[in-house]
Amino acid sequence: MASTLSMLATFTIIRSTFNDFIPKEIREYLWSFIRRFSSEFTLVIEESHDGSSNHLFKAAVAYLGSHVLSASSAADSPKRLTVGKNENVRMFAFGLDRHSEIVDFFHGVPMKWKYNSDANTNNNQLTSESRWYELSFQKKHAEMVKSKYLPHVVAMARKLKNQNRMVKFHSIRRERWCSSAVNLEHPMTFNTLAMDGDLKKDIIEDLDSFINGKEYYKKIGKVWKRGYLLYGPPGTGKSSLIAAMANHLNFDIYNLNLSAVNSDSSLEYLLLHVSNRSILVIEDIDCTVKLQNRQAGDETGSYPHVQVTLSGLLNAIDGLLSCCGDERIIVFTTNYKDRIDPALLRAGRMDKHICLSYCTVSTFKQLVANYLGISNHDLFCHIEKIMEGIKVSPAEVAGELMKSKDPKTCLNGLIQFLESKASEATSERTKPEGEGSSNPKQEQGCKSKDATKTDITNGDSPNHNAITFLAVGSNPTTAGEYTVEAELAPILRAVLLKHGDIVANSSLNSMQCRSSLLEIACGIIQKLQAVKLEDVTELELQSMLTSVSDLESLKVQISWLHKRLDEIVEALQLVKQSSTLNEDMRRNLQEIVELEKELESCDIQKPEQEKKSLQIQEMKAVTEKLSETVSSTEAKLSYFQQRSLVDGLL
Ligand SMILES: Nc1ncnc2c1ncn2[C@@H]1O[C@H](COP(=O)(O)OP(=O)(O)OP(=O)(O)O)[C@@H](O)[C@H]1O
Repeated sequence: MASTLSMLATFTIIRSTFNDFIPKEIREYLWSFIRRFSSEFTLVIEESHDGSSNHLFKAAVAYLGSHVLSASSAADSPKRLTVGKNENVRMFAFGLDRHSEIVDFFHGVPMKWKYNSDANTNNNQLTSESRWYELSFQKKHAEMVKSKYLPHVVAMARKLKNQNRMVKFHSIRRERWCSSAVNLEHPMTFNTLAMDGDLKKDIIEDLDSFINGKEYYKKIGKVWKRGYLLYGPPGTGKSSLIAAMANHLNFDIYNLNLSAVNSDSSLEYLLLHVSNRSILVIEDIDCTVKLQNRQAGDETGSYPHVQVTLSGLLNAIDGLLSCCGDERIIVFTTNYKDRIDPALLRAGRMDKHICLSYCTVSTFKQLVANYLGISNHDLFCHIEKIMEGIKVSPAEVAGELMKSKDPKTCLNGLIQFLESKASEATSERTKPEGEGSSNPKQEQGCKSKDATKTDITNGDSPNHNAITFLAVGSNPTTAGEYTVEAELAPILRAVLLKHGDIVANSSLNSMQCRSSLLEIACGIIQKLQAVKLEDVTELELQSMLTSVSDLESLKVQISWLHKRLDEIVEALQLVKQSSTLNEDMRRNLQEIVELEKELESCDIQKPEQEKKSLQIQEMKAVTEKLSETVSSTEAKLSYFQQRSLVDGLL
């Protein structure tokens, strides 16, 4: 490679001397003469091609721009570069200056690029400028250039362009995307987002596998899109997570405020005008009445202006409309997951449900490291102790940590804040029933409903909103109090006794979060207890399976519940199968009767008679087989039809 470079350097010096002394016309004649005997081949890449702008020229600009600086130490490197920056990109853009050259090595093969431009004039007035690149290489590499090098230039240019572009934030005005999107200069990244380690890693891996999954999605025939539901109390980082996602992927954000959209057709228009490589965000999805949980009967009519319907949104998410784009992410956020219609939550629409909850010890430490730059302090122990007993959002902690640059002052301020929250919580608890929380929204964790903590241990009193349990896990370090709603208390007790402390190894550390996980599990069991096999819908089952998978991803030991849900799914399929089998059997029997009648009639010939009897025999054999399958299917089904769906689980 070094000898090739020095040859090229010598060549460049000779050529510039040659250029200085020989007139242009003679030079051109000599070059064309020399070229006839040369093994070099040149491709000309002009700025416009076939009357429109040349995609390859643009790719060359970006590709070479990223190479010129790094190649500038080479002997033959150009001595003049252009540089610039516009507001839509993050970094300076370098480029070759007019008539300069650069050599790029591709698999060891030198590819020589030269940039040219010519002014077009009319009556001595500059009218336009023609610009083009010349790409020269040995003739023998022509096929490789065509099939590998040029596609490589285009792919790299696309990658560089995506990395370098500013993330934009699009919002709605008069039911259309604003024509002037603003640059999203949100500093939140996955490094600064405080979140339990495993969950953060899991989200990043999920995003990366989505982004690298083009071929996979194509192979399985699925639209290249992914849905995330972010749920949890206010100030727990839902918007921050969206910003971190956008910065990680370099995707634009389209903030779809549904209350500013008056019809399904406007929604359709908006979705058709969302660009690829973008995140479509629908915040507070539960606040749109028509999208609320139909099963929970939430349609209170308190949002009369909202015109977007559930079916309009479902169609937008996974109907044909969703095929008009690629590499799209849809994010819903809510403070109240249980208010959302299950139809919106099923896998395929919302592929991943992410619970963002109150501060745990781990998130608190990350926030302190980010805000104060320390990883330990004498006051940590005290703070962690108070935090165990109260619900405090990362936003609240962050607010306290911003009050001073001195760690001790800040942490003392935080202690005061936490203590006042703890005493507020105590007085809330001792308030007479009915007065409730002053701010019910703040009381919500990743739970289905509000829960107020009580001091009862292992008790079960219907007069209290929630019950506290001692964990009965075998691992003594996990012993502590779990708090769940009173109506779930008997279920939780039964679960803990039968399966042990199923959250003992959970990746969430605080008792609050673990209680929330237990509450989700118990909520599912409660629903299963209340329904019969024939009443349970596939949608409900899918929503339960998604929640159970979420729990498993947080290392809750709940495979027994997952197995039961799988069995119920199978049983539901059997129900369908059994009705189809019965129908097939009925049709067969009817056909046999008709065939037998035809056989008895005297006006058919002998060969026809033989054919019909053979047919009847075959049909009888098939019907017999069908009848055996029906009996075994019904036997399997009767297990669930005669028992509760959670039989044997508790
Ligand atoms: N997990 C977190 N890591 C780091 N900072 C956080 C986190 N959660 C919240 N914050 C801080 O709190 C502020 C508010 O958080 P954010 O808006 O992301 O919460 P949210 O869950 O979207 O709230 P809401 O439900 O009210 O919209 C953020 O700007 C950020 O500074």
